[in-house]
Amino acid sequence: MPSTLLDELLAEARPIWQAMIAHPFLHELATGTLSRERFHFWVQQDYRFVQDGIRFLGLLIARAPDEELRRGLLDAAVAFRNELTIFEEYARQHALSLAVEPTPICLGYTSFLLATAATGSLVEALTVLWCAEKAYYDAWSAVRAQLGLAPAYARWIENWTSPQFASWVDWLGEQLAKRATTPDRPPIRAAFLATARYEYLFWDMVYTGSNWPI
Ligand SMILES: Cc1ncc(CN)c(N)n1
Repeated sequence: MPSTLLDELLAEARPIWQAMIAHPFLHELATGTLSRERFHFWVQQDYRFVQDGIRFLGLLIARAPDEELRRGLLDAAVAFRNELTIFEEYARQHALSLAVEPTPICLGYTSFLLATAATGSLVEALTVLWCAEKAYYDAWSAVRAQLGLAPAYARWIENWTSPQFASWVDWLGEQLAKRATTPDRPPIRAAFLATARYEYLFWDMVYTGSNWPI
């Protein structure tokens, strides 16, 4: 599979990617105008997302056929664990409960992750992971370009824009590109587009407060 796979995936999803990075949630966060209520909703829901993300990684580690991939995925699990710690420390400081139910969109996204890890091909699952992490790298890099390491959000900005995180995302993309075959391409494209849409929807959900109507 030529290394253009990743570029092609990003090119096909460009409108979604641009809408995601320009989303009012991220724009207001980067300009210091985001309400605390919206930010706290993101903290609560992303915490739920990352909890299930660890289960997703556990399934993927079990399926990885070689040591190189297993170790790289294990690094991701440690990074996700660290994300939980950042949320927990913030929640403690702000007396914010993290014991919330996932919204329909959060539940839809995490169910999609777990279903892909359990029943999709390995490269589909790697696609979903690469898309989600690349989306966070790009979204938080755009925030950092405007805001720097502003104290209110420094730990998150640092976490998802660090050179280590950037090289891990690149490594994951290389793993995907080298393992994907030509027949894998259609399901990979579908997995990438669905994940990019969920990434957009997640920001939109925390901005609009979208939740179960009953
Ligand atoms: C929705 C979402 N996507 C990605 C990440 C980065 N692990 C996250 N914390 N949340």
